[in-house]
This record gives sequence, C-alpha cells and structure tokens, in this order.
Amino acid sequence: MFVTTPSPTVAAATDEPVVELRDAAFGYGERPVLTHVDLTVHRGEVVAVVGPNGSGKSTLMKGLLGLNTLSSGTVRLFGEPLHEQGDRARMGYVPQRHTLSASVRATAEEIVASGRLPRLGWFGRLRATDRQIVARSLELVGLSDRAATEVSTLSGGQQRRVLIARALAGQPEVLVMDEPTAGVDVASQHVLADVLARLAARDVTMVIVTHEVGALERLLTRIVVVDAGRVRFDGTPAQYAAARSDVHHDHDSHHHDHELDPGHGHPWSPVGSAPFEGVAPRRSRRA
Ligand SMILES: Nc1ncnc2c1ncn2[C@@H]1O[C@H](COP(=O)(O)OP(=O)(O)OP(=O)(O)O)[C@@H](O)[C@H]1O
Repeated sequence: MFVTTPSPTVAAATDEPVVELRDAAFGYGERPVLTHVDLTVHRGEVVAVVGPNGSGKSTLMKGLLGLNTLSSGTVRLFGEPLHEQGDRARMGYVPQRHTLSASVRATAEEIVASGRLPRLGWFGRLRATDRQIVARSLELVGLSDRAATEVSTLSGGQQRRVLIARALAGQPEVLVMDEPTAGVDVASQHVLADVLARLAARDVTMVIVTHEVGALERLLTRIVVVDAGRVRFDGTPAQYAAARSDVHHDHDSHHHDHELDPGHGHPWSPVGSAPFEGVAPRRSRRA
C-alpha cells in the first residue's frame, strides 16, 4: 500500500521477516544451482545481491518468488510458506534485461496500468483509485510528463523506469529487481538510483541484484554476495567493506583467495572502484 499510504504502523507492529530462506536449494531441473541459502529480509530493508556472472543471483531472485524449483529447505514470505502464499501481488518483480520490445505499441501509462491487473476487481476495469495509483507510480519514477508517450520511443533507462513503475502499480510489499541499472548510461543510472532512494525513503523493502553497487550505496542496508551457487557473505555495507579490506590485506601479504571479492577481476566489479570507502555504518534495517 506504499503508493498511497506508506504503512509504518504495519512495520512497527510486526518484526516478522518478509522473506525468510532456510537452507534453501534452487534450480531448474534435477541439479540445484544454488544450495544452503539462508537469507532473512525484514520490512524496510534495501538488500543488494552481488556476485560474478552465472553465480546464481537471478536464480536466487526467482527462487524467492517461486519461479523455479525449490529442491530442499524452506522459503517463507510474510510468515507463510511460499506455496501457501495466496496473494502473489505482495511481491513485485522487475526481471533482468527486460526492456519493452520496439513492436510494443502502448503508452507508458498503459504499460504501468497493466501492473494494476492483479489488484483489479471482478470486472477488470481501472477505477479512479487505480488511475491515481498508476499516476503516482509514474510520478515516483519521474515519468509523469511521459505518461502519454509511446514506450518504444523512450530511452533504455526510461523503459527500465516504466517497468519499475509497472511493478509499483501492483503495490507490492517487497520489490525484487534484477539489475535495474544494467545496460543504461551513467546519467540514467543516477536517475534510477534516485528513484530507488525515493522508494527506500518510503520504506519500500527492496532486494536488488546489481553490478553497480556504487550507484546505490547510499540506500543499501545490506549486501549479500553470491558466488558459485552459495551465499558467501551477508552483512552491512560497512561490514562488507571491512571484510573485503581484510581479505585484500591477506591477499597482499599471503596471496590468499579473494573470497569476498564478487568480481574476481570482472570489469564491472565494485572492487577497484572503491564503492564503500567512507560509507558510514547504516541501520541494518529501517523498520
Ligand atoms: N532457465 C534456466 N534453465 C537452466 N539453467 C539455468 C536457467 N537460468 C540460469 N541457469 C543456470 O544457472 C546458473 C546461474 O545463473 P543465474 O542467471 O542465476 O546467474 P547470475 O548470477 O544471475 O548471472 P548474471 O550476472 O550473468 O545475470 C548458470 O549456470 C545458468 O546457466
């Protein structure tokens, strides 16, 4: 309900995790891609999930949305087992590399309105409140003035923002985003970071797969490192920076492995761009 009425009272009333994974294993067929995942997300947190290409980040996101096979362990959403979760709209999802095809002939407003579908009543018609929520979602991503624009004429960054607005229109309680800033120019990345900061200020819980931690550092409460199908680290940005500098120190003196380095020298790696230098310790959660 954050678009019209942020619900801090709900957050204050319950300390129950919104997402809770215990020893979970996820995959697509017989063999799990990710194993032994323990992850707890509380209301109001902004969690970045980082790691090398192919390490299992998207698989983790799909796993907590129930979009792939849970082969062992448990996933609980809002205190209930995943498969008993009746209201799927409580989890919003912005999938990876999803842009709108050039052949889509629809305005930004129409695309965002489609995100309202899970919330519509029997007759499936947009009511005045739905239209207000659609308008508010466009406003949150800074695209009110493009509501009537054909999406195919928008830039890649603007299209990503339309897709975020579409997810917001469903009024999810948790927003799961798979690389929302990937493939857009630096200026658009900053605009997207501002959009996410606005959502964080409204206590929207977010789990964000990203290769550009630096652009989001000011709003993160936690960083989770996934590598080779396992969660290797889970802590605050300050703990992450400290752990990484320890590992690097060890490496400099003893040539140890870069256990916490999600980049392993990948060009996108936050390592080297010093994303966490000088970041003050943050609340581990907002709620
Ligand atoms: N639909 C699928 N069916 C089978 N295997 C898959 C599927 N999607 C991903 N995989 C495999 O799961 C592993 C992890 O992939 P995943 O997409 O989760 O990694 P990632 O960390 O998100 O990578 P990237 O940073 O490149 O997006 C890879 O070995 C990949 O080939």
